[in-house]
Amino acid sequence: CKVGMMNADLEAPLSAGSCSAAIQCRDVCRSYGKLKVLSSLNLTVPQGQIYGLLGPSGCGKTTLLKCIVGTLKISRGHISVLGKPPAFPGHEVPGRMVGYMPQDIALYSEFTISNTLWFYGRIHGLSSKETEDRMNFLINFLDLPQKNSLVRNLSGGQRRRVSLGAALLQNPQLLILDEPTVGVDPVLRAKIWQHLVEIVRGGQVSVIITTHYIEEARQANTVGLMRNGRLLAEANPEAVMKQHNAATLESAFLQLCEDSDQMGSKDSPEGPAHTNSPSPDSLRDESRELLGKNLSRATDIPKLKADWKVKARHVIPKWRNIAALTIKTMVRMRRNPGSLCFQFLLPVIQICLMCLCIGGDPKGIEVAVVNNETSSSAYSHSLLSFLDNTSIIQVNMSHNEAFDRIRNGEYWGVIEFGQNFTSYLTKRMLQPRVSREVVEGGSVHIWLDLTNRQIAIMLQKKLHEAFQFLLYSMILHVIHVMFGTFHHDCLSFCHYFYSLSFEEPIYGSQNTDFTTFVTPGAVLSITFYLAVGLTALSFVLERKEGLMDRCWVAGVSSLETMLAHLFSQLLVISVQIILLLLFILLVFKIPNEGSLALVVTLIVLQGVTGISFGLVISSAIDDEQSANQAALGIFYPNLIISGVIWPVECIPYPLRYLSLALPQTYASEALRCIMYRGWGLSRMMVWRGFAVTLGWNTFFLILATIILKLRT
Ligand SMILES: Nc1ncnc2c1ncn2[C@@H]1O[C@H](COP(=O)(O)OP(=O)(O)OP(=O)(O)O)[C@@H](O)[C@H]1O
Repeated sequence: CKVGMMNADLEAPLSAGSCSAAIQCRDVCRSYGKLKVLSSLNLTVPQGQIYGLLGPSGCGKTTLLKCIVGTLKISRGHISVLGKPPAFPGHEVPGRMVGYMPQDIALYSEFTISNTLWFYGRIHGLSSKETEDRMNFLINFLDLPQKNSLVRNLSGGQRRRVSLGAALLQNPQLLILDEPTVGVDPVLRAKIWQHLVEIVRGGQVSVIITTHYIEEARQANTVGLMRNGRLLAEANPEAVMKQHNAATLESAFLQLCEDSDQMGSKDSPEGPAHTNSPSPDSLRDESRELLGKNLSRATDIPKLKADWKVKARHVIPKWRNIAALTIKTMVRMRRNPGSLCFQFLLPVIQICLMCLCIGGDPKGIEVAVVNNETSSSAYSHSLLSFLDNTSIIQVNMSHNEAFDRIRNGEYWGVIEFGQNFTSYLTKRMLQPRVSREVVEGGSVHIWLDLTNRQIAIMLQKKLHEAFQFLLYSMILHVIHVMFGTFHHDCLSFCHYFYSLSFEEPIYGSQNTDFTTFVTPGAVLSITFYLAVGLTALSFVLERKEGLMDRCWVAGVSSLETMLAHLFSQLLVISVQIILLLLFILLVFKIPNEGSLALVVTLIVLQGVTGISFGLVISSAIDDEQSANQAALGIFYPNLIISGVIWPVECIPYPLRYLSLALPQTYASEALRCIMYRGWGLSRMMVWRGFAVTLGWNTFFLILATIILKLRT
């Protein structure tokens, strides 16, 4: 049958010309889950030729190209590209030897045409002059608009041509073009083909190109007709047409498909994909032999075992690539000044809101006062005058009204004085034994609404303070009466009555409020979460738009991608941290007794933890929604159990172990120790915070690099 003949044709040139094959695929299989996309596919792209890969939509062309450039791993089989498997240590595929134009536009929309070409020029290690010359040639050749035009403002066809330009930039030995002529006008399409024909003429450059316009593939030296994940035919276009007595390549292809379907229904219970080729086992044996021949002749097999030096060079990140990627991120940030300002100001806004709104004493709390004493010199009036009137607003009323209104939620407390409060209180002070009635009558009666603990605690504290002042004033009054004048010994006499004496605190100040406790942890959390937010989506979007694949084919490794992200985001968080510290230290006057360098280092390291955690999310998750959910999902649990807003000592035990293992628990404690106790790295509580932070950084970065590597 014709298909059988085509298969014979297909194999014949392989053995003869395999020594000069640019690409060889043997027995290649690839599935997405249960969907088998490539099944035992064999393909040979001869050196110095244009190979047109044709096939209906969804037959697996893009998948095959991704396997060839190494961005997708094959499940079975062998691929050799320019003599070695893709991603072989020391091989420049992916790298400078291959120019890849993916099916997606895969261009940074914030870039200009010039930025785009400079970016790939840097990655390929082109000199400035080389990049400039190539850019001028490509802009002219591809009929591109001015080089300063932004990619996002270009038409679909113009973007596709810029994408083609990026693939052609470094004059690669192998060009892999996935539908480069879609959306390109016929004149330019003809020009592109003409250029491809020219560049392969010297025999040094090979091209594999997919296209939906089957007829244009007649200009290719070889066409491969693909269907259902395997190659139906691979030959010169004229030979294919002749073999099927077809006037066009399209009708030859249709006929091949029909033949393939007939063969499938007759011979194979598994469908047409298995009928057109030899059995997988025989093919595997044959292909191994073919590949062996090819590899031994083209490259020399012992050399394929890369020595450790080559392997090490392959693994060590290239500064050139890191610099190119860092500059790329900077350019993208600069093109979004609004977003950059937001990123710089957001932490400052957050810390300002926190210092203003959290931890201070409640103000303007209304309490009902029921005072049954009438005399203006009564002690009840003195006590009420000692109450801090910025925090507590007193409203006088009758007993019944006070209770009605506190039950209505209008007041937070009722303070009541009996009719004989002053005389009973004096009796209590002067007589060692008094009746129960005197004790009752000489007490201030207080009823509180305890639904808001902070307000209730504040009221209790202020009432205690006021009562203490009242006692002082009473004692002073008695002394004044006894001695006739105020004496310096009076004060020590007062202290004699008040036996709790709080001396100068060892660390911190008498006025320490909750804001002081919470600020160090809040600074670390803000830095951490903003860094997570900045990075969690970075790879998700780049991967979705095909930008990561393109960079990877250009020779960028996952480690380089990680490091570049880390460096560029570090610049952002450095500005954020400077602004944060300026505000907390200078505006909100949060004390810092320790080394500012240690404070800055710890905050920066926590930012790096946030970046690396964001990179883990970004590497592992494919869509924005899930990445956002992951970033938001950890926010509250982490904040609550890291001891940032409430002491870790309140956390019940099994959970406390988890809390201590989190990145911010020991780090917050360390920052508090540095800032409020003035401790240095020699203290365990300080170095432990640094050690845990560094440990998490390393773990997250390694994890993100591994995930990214496994997924490319
Ligand atoms: N990431 C993926 N996950 C799951 N299935 C996928 C994925 N990418 C591709 N596929 C499936 O694999 C099959 C082959 O897709 P592929 O993109 O290789 O086809 P194609 O021949 O390039 O099509 P077209 O000419 O329309 O671009 C399709 O059925 C597609 O739905």
